[in-house]
Amino acid sequence: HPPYPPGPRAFPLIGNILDMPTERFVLTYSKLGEKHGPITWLIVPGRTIIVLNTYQAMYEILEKRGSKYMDRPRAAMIQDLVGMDFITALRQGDPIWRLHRKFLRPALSLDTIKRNYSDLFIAGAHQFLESLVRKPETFRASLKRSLGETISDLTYGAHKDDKGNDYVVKQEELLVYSTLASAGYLVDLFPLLKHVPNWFPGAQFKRDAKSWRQHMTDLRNLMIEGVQKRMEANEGRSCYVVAMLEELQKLKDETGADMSEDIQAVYDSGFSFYQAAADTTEIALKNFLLAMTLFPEVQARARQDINRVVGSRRFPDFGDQGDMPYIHAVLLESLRWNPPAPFIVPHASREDDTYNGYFIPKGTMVIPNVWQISRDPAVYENPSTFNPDRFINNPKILDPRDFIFGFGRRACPGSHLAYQMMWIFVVSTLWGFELERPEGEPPLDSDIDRFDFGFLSTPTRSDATLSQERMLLAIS
Ligand code: HEM
Repeated sequence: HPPYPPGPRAFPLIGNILDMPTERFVLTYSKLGEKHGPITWLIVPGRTIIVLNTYQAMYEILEKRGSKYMDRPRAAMIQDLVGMDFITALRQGDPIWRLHRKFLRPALSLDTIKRNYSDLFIAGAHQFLESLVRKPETFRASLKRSLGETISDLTYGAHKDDKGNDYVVKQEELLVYSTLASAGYLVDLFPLLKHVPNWFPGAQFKRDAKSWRQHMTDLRNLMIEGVQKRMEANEGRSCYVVAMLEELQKLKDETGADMSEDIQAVYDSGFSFYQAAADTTEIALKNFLLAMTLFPEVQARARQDINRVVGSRRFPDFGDQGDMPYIHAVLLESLRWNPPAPFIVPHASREDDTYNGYFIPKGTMVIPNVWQISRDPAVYENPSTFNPDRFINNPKILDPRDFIFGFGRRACPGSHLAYQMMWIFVVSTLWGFELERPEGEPPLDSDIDRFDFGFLSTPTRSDATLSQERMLLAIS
């Protein structure tokens, strides 16, 4: 077969393990790109990997040849041991995953979202404003709570049940576990380790996986029970899961077909929403908040746009959307400035392929470093500067939504939902508040000081740790 793509030298047995980052992932991927070009080849035990560093390579491989690259790499810890392989984002590209996508396409289309969920988004944004008035110092926890309730309401028609179970807190706990489980375990490299007994010394990963799996199973059951109860009592607002179940019931009544697989797919795709939507949207909004404090002139101009259209005697609403081009540019720039998922969710190839004369074998993990696109000066001038005007002055510039939401068959089905939800939170926040940095904060002049470059890259913070924030949420 043709040669493999260029890459760093691999050592016997361990391959390129030492070249793989354990933190600030995309900074290492970008360095590999500088040295080896748009496509870099790496081998670790049991796995071949390519890292992509240009939009063109990502588009040509993942978009144009989408059907060859629609699988996900296998990860023993999160998929097999914790059992999260039923979630849309982690499923292989199998017929059930296709069923998920078939349900998600119409349910998350721009039309459906505007028609069914605009009021919900506005209520979520107002809840955020109110908590900013009451407790501005816990704005991060308030943002998490308002977005979490909105996503939960949209999915299940409720964010708690009649026994006082708080869906947001429980989903947030699961997010912590899924983040831990995808952090990279030895068992991911050597899947045979999953057969080690739980009591074996050093098998803490198996005991953790067992307890995280239990939490997830309990939560799945809780969500299903809650929906069934609310449907029986005819309560709760209209939402994804109930709307889909009602449609399936209608189909069943008409045709008498067995719908059990479809029903399970509705529950499982619905369960994926919180996991896929909460942290990503929250980070995108935190990028916006940080940018407003670092670039006050942008903030002032955005507020002018809002004052011109909305004034101070009513709240902004979606009817104002077309009249505020600068706000649209601020949103695009917030998404570009720090893509929330800086190397999206890796894909895997399902057959052998050749690209630009290089051989990519079946089963190769594909890591698209979209952060690198956001920092490519040939695409975006002065890329670290937050400059919404770049989208106004140059209509041909690459829209960040074309890469931050991924590529091909796996591209994020929630991109419209994310944009609409962000839009109302951004406009409402600027309508109600002036955002300033507390005195004495470090200047945050460079990217490296601003963002943490994790799996999801979040603005860094000086005042408290993430776990404290989650605790805050739990008690708020
Ligand atoms: C700013 C917010 C968001 C960002 C940056 C984002 C980004 C992404 C990315 C990069 C992927 C992987 C794409 C790929 O593999 O090529 C993805 C997948 C996914 N996203 Fe989003 N997302 C966001 C919000 C949402 C929302 C609001 C939903 C609503 C339900 C959602 C649902 C999903 C689902 C279900 C998948 C899995 C798709 C699959 O594997 O087939 N996302 N998202």
